[in-house]
Amino acid sequence: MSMKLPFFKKKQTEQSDEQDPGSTPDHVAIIMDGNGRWAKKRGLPRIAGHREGVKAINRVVRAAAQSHVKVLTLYAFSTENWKRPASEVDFLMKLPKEFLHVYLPDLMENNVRIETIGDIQALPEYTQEAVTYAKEQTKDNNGLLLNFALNYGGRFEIIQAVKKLMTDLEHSANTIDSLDEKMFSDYLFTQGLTDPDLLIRSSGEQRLSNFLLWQLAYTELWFTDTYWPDFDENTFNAALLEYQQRKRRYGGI
Ligand SMILES: CC(C)Oc1ccc(CN(CCC(N)=O)C(=O)c2cnn(Cc3ccccc3)c2-c2ccc3sccc3c2)cc1
Repeated sequence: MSMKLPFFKKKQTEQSDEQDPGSTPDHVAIIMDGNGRWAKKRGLPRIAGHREGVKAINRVVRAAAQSHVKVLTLYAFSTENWKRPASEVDFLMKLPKEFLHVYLPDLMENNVRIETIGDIQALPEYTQEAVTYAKEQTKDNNGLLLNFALNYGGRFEIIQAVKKLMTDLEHSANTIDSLDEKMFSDYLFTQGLTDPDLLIRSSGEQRLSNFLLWQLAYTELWFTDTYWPDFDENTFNAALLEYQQRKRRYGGI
Protein backbone atom coordinates (compact mmCIF):
# COMPACT_ATOMS: atom_id res chain seq x y z
CA MET A 1 0.00 0.00 0.00
CA SER A 2 1.99 2.95 -1.23
CA MET A 3 1.44 5.99 0.96
CA LYS A 4 1.77 9.31 -0.82
CA LEU A 5 2.50 11.73 1.99
CA PRO A 6 0.64 14.97 1.21
CA PHE A 7 2.66 18.12 1.73
CA PHE A 8 0.93 19.02 5.01
CA LYS A 9 1.24 15.57 6.72
CA LYS A 10 2.34 16.18 10.30
CA LYS A 11 5.62 14.55 11.46
CA GLN A 12 5.19 10.81 11.96
CA THR A 13 4.62 10.95 15.73
CA GLU A 14 1.44 9.36 17.09
CA GLN A 15 -1.54 11.62 16.39
CA SER A 16 -1.91 13.20 19.84
CA ASP A 17 -4.93 15.31 20.74
CA GLU A 18 -2.73 18.33 21.32
CA GLN A 19 -2.23 21.37 19.12
CA ASP A 20 -0.20 24.41 20.03
CA PRO A 21 -2.70 26.37 22.18
CA GLY A 22 -4.83 29.04 20.45
CA SER A 23 -3.87 27.97 16.93
CA THR A 24 -5.96 27.62 13.78
CA PRO A 25 -7.24 24.07 13.27
CA ASP A 26 -5.42 22.28 10.43
CA HIS A 27 -8.42 20.16 9.49
CA VAL A 28 -12.05 21.37 9.84
CA ALA A 29 -14.96 18.99 9.09
CA ILE A 30 -18.48 20.34 8.56
CA ILE A 31 -21.87 18.58 8.58
CA MET A 32 -23.86 20.96 6.38
CA ASP A 33 -27.45 20.61 7.59
CA GLY A 34 -30.57 22.75 7.32
CA ASN A 35 -31.17 23.53 3.62
CA GLY A 36 -34.70 22.10 3.70
CA ARG A 37 -35.77 23.86 6.90
CA TRP A 38 -34.28 27.12 5.66
CA ALA A 39 -36.45 26.91 2.51
CA LYS A 40 -39.57 25.77 4.41
CA LYS A 41 -39.29 28.71 6.84
CA ARG A 42 -39.40 31.02 3.81
CA GLY A 43 -42.13 29.15 1.96
CA LEU A 44 -39.60 28.31 -0.78
CA PRO A 45 -39.08 24.96 -2.56
CA ARG A 46 -36.37 22.76 -1.02
CA ILE A 47 -34.16 23.16 -4.07
CA ALA A 48 -33.95 26.90 -3.27
CA GLY A 49 -32.38 25.85 0.03
CA HIS A 50 -29.86 23.64 -1.77
CA ARG A 51 -29.01 26.46 -4.18
CA GLU A 52 -28.37 28.82 -1.24
CA GLY A 53 -26.47 26.00 0.47
CA VAL A 54 -24.00 25.86 -2.43
CA LYS A 55 -23.39 29.63 -2.07
CA ALA A 56 -22.65 29.04 1.64
CA ILE A 57 -20.06 26.43 0.65
CA ASN A 58 -18.25 29.01 -1.44
CA ARG A 59 -18.29 31.54 1.44
CA VAL A 60 -16.85 28.97 3.86
CA VAL A 61 -14.20 27.73 1.41
CA ARG A 62 -12.92 31.31 1.00
CA ALA A 63 -12.97 31.89 4.78
CA ALA A 64 -11.10 28.63 5.43
CA ALA A 65 -8.48 29.42 2.76
CA GLN A 66 -7.99 32.92 4.23
CA SER A 67 -7.60 31.48 7.76
CA HIS A 68 -4.94 29.03 6.47
CA VAL A 69 -6.98 25.96 7.34
CA LYS A 70 -5.26 23.08 5.53
CA VAL A 71 -8.15 20.65 4.99
CA LEU A 72 -11.92 21.30 4.87
CA THR A 73 -14.05 18.14 4.74
CA LEU A 74 -17.72 18.77 3.84
CA TYR A 75 -20.59 16.34 4.45
CA ALA A 76 -23.85 17.29 2.79
CA PHE A 77 -25.96 15.49 5.32
CA SER A 78 -29.66 15.02 5.10
CA THR A 79 -31.87 12.31 6.59
CA GLU A 80 -34.37 12.71 3.75
CA ASN A 81 -31.82 11.39 1.23
CA TRP A 82 -33.87 8.31 0.50
CA LYS A 83 -37.34 9.83 0.66
CA ARG A 84 -36.67 12.83 -1.57
CA PRO A 85 -38.90 13.36 -4.63
CA ALA A 86 -37.21 12.28 -7.86
CA SER A 87 -37.16 15.90 -9.08
CA GLU A 88 -35.07 16.94 -6.06
CA VAL A 89 -32.62 14.05 -6.48
CA ASP A 90 -32.31 14.94 -10.14
CA PHE A 91 -31.62 18.57 -9.20
CA LEU A 92 -29.03 17.54 -6.57
CA MET A 93 -27.13 15.38 -8.99
CA LYS A 94 -26.98 18.23 -11.51
CA LEU A 95 -25.99 20.80 -8.87
CA PRO A 96 -22.30 19.74 -8.64
CA LYS A 97 -21.78 20.45 -12.36
CA GLU A 98 -23.30 23.91 -11.86
CA PHE A 99 -21.30 24.44 -8.65
CA LEU A 100 -18.06 23.59 -10.44
CA HIS A 101 -18.98 25.58 -13.56
CA VAL A 102 -19.63 28.67 -11.44
CA TYR A 103 -16.91 28.26 -8.78
CA LEU A 104 -14.04 26.26 -10.30
CA PRO A 105 -12.30 29.42 -11.62
CA ASP A 106 -12.56 30.91 -8.11
CA LEU A 107 -11.25 27.69 -6.55
CA MET A 108 -8.31 27.67 -9.02
CA GLU A 109 -7.68 31.35 -8.20
CA ASN A 110 -7.54 30.41 -4.50
CA ASN A 111 -5.23 27.45 -5.15
CA VAL A 112 -7.85 25.00 -3.75
CA ARG A 113 -7.47 21.25 -4.41
CA ILE A 114 -10.67 19.16 -4.62
CA GLU A 115 -10.77 15.57 -3.32
CA THR A 116 -13.60 13.21 -2.31
CA ILE A 117 -14.11 10.41 0.22
CA GLY A 118 -16.85 7.79 -0.16
CA ASP A 119 -18.23 5.87 -3.10
CA ILE A 120 -18.54 8.21 -6.08
CA GLN A 121 -19.25 5.21 -8.34
CA ALA A 122 -22.77 5.30 -6.89
CA LEU A 123 -23.34 8.78 -8.39
CA PRO A 124 -24.78 9.26 -11.90
CA GLU A 125 -22.23 9.20 -14.71
CA TYR A 126 -22.52 12.95 -15.46
CA THR A 127 -21.98 13.78 -11.77
CA GLN A 128 -18.93 11.52 -11.61
CA GLU A 129 -17.55 13.20 -14.73
CA ALA A 130 -17.91 16.65 -13.13
CA VAL A 131 -16.17 15.46 -9.97
CA THR A 132 -13.35 13.72 -11.84
CA TYR A 133 -12.82 16.82 -14.01
CA ALA A 134 -12.65 19.04 -10.89
CA LYS A 135 -10.12 16.72 -9.22
CA GLU A 136 -8.02 16.67 -12.38
CA GLN A 137 -8.12 20.45 -12.83
CA THR A 138 -7.13 21.14 -9.21
CA LYS A 139 -4.72 18.26 -8.53
CA ASP A 140 -1.58 20.46 -8.63
CA ASN A 141 -2.99 23.17 -6.35
CA ASN A 142 -1.31 23.13 -2.95
CA GLY A 143 -3.53 25.49 -0.96
CA LEU A 144 -6.65 24.42 0.94
CA LEU A 145 -7.69 20.79 0.36
CA LEU A 146 -11.48 20.82 -0.18
CA ASN A 147 -12.65 17.27 0.55
CA PHE A 148 -16.28 16.27 -0.21
CA ALA A 149 -17.79 13.25 1.56
CA LEU A 150 -20.02 11.73 -1.13
CA ASN A 151 -22.32 8.77 -0.41
CA TYR A 152 -20.20 8.42 2.70
CA GLY A 153 -20.94 6.38 5.85
CA GLY A 154 -18.57 6.01 8.81
CA ARG A 155 -19.52 2.44 9.72
CA PHE A 156 -19.34 1.34 6.06
CA GLU A 157 -15.88 2.92 5.88
CA ILE A 158 -14.70 0.94 8.96
CA ILE A 159 -16.13 -2.36 7.64
CA GLN A 160 -14.50 -1.94 4.22
CA ALA A 161 -11.19 -1.10 5.98
CA VAL A 162 -11.40 -4.33 8.06
CA LYS A 163 -12.14 -6.36 4.92
CA LYS A 164 -9.18 -4.86 3.01
CA LEU A 165 -6.89 -5.33 6.03
CA MET A 166 -7.86 -9.00 6.46
CA THR A 167 -7.29 -9.67 2.76
CA ASP A 168 -3.85 -8.01 2.95
CA LEU A 169 -2.94 -9.98 6.08
CA GLU A 170 -3.95 -13.24 4.38
CA HIS A 171 -1.38 -12.58 1.67
CA SER A 172 1.43 -11.24 3.84
CA ALA A 173 3.91 -12.52 6.36
CA ASN A 174 2.60 -9.92 8.81
CA THR A 175 0.39 -11.15 11.65
CA ILE A 176 -2.53 -9.33 13.24
CA ASP A 177 -0.03 -8.27 15.97
CA SER A 178 1.41 -5.76 13.48
CA LEU A 179 -1.93 -3.89 13.48
CA ASP A 180 -1.98 -0.56 15.29
CA GLU A 181 -4.08 2.65 15.03
CA LYS A 182 -1.72 4.18 12.49
CA MET A 183 -1.85 1.13 10.19
CA PHE A 184 -5.65 0.88 10.49
CA SER A 185 -6.15 4.56 9.66
CA ASP A 186 -4.32 3.96 6.34
CA TYR A 187 -7.18 1.65 5.29
CA LEU A 188 -9.80 4.39 5.71
CA PHE A 189 -10.95 6.73 2.90
CA THR A 190 -9.12 9.54 4.75
CA GLN A 191 -5.74 7.82 4.31
CA GLY A 192 -2.92 10.38 4.50
CA LEU A 193 -5.09 13.10 6.08
CA THR A 194 -4.65 14.16 9.71
CA ASP A 195 -7.80 13.77 11.83
CA PRO A 196 -10.20 16.73 12.00
CA ASP A 197 -9.27 19.18 14.80
CA LEU A 198 -12.71 20.84 14.71
CA LEU A 199 -16.13 19.48 13.67
CA ILE A 200 -18.89 22.00 12.92
CA ARG A 201 -22.56 21.06 12.52
CA SER A 202 -25.24 23.55 11.47
CA SER A 203 -29.02 23.72 12.08
CA GLY A 204 -29.07 22.81 15.74
CA GLU A 205 -28.69 19.06 15.53
CA GLN A 206 -26.04 17.66 17.88
CA ARG A 207 -25.30 14.26 16.39
CA LEU A 208 -22.44 12.76 14.36
CA SER A 209 -24.83 11.02 11.88
CA ASN A 210 -22.33 8.30 10.98
CA PHE A 211 -19.71 10.84 9.88
CA LEU A 212 -15.93 10.15 10.32
CA LEU A 213 -16.59 7.92 13.37
CA TRP A 214 -12.96 6.76 13.70
CA GLN A 215 -11.38 10.08 12.80
CA LEU A 216 -13.36 12.26 15.25
CA ALA A 217 -11.91 10.51 18.36
CA TYR A 218 -10.17 13.69 19.63
CA THR A 219 -12.01 16.35 17.63
CA GLU A 220 -13.50 19.53 19.20
CA LEU A 221 -17.24 19.59 18.43
CA TRP A 222 -18.98 22.93 17.73
CA PHE A 223 -22.71 23.25 17.02
CA THR A 224 -24.72 26.22 15.75
CA ASP A 225 -28.47 26.72 15.30
CA THR A 226 -27.71 28.58 12.07
CA TYR A 227 -29.25 26.82 9.05
CA TRP A 228 -26.59 25.97 6.47
CA PRO A 229 -27.77 28.51 3.84
CA ASP A 230 -27.30 31.29 6.43
CA PHE A 231 -23.79 30.03 7.35
CA ASP A 232 -21.18 32.59 6.38
CA GLU A 233 -17.60 33.68 7.18
CA ASN A 234 -18.79 35.20 10.49
CA THR A 235 -20.23 31.87 11.59
CA PHE A 236 -17.08 30.08 10.47
CA ASN A 237 -14.80 32.56 12.26
CA ALA A 238 -16.91 32.26 15.45
CA ALA A 239 -16.20 28.50 15.37
CA LEU A 240 -12.46 29.11 14.86
CA LEU A 241 -12.41 31.60 17.75
CA GLU A 242 -14.18 29.16 20.08
CA TYR A 243 -11.71 26.46 19.01
CA GLN A 244 -8.73 28.69 19.81
CA GLN A 245 -10.22 29.64 23.20
CA ARG A 246 -10.73 25.96 24.07
CA LYS A 247 -7.17 25.19 23.01
CA ARG A 248 -5.83 28.08 25.11
CA ARG A 249 -7.75 26.81 28.15
CA TYR A 250 -6.34 23.32 27.50
CA GLY A 251 -2.89 24.78 27.10
CA GLY A 252 -3.42 26.68 30.38
CA ILE A 253 -3.67 23.52 32.53
C1 LIG B 1 -16.91 17.74 -5.77
C2 LIG B 1 -18.38 18.06 -5.51
C3 LIG B 1 -18.78 19.37 -6.16
O1 LIG B 1 -19.09 16.97 -6.10
C4 LIG B 1 -20.31 16.62 -5.58
C5 LIG B 1 -21.00 15.62 -6.26
C6 LIG B 1 -22.28 15.21 -5.80
C7 LIG B 1 -22.85 15.86 -4.73
C8 LIG B 1 -24.33 15.54 -4.34
N1 LIG B 1 -24.25 14.94 -3.07
C9 LIG B 1 -23.66 13.62 -3.13
C10 LIG B 1 -24.77 12.61 -3.15
C11 LIG B 1 -25.01 12.25 -1.73
N2 LIG B 1 -26.23 12.40 -1.32
O2 LIG B 1 -24.06 11.90 -1.04
C12 LIG B 1 -24.48 15.53 -1.89
O3 LIG B 1 -23.65 15.34 -1.06
C13 LIG B 1 -25.64 16.39 -1.59
C14 LIG B 1 -26.73 16.04 -0.81
N3 LIG B 1 -27.46 17.16 -0.61
N4 LIG B 1 -26.87 18.18 -1.29
C15 LIG B 1 -27.41 19.57 -1.30
C16 LIG B 1 -26.46 20.46 -0.51
C17 LIG B 1 -25.91 21.59 -1.12
C18 LIG B 1 -25.08 22.44 -0.38
C19 LIG B 1 -24.80 22.15 0.95
C20 LIG B 1 -25.33 20.99 1.53
C21 LIG B 1 -26.15 20.15 0.79
C22 LIG B 1 -25.76 17.75 -1.90
C23 LIG B 1 -24.90 18.58 -2.69
C24 LIG B 1 -25.28 18.89 -3.99
C25 LIG B 1 -24.43 19.64 -4.81
C26 LIG B 1 -23.26 20.12 -4.29
S1 LIG B 1 -22.04 21.07 -5.04
C27 LIG B 1 -21.05 21.11 -3.64
C28 LIG B 1 -21.65 20.42 -2.65
C29 LIG B 1 -22.90 19.85 -2.99
C30 LIG B 1 -23.72 19.07 -2.16
C31 LIG B 1 -22.13 16.79 -4.01
C32 LIG B 1 -20.86 17.20 -4.44
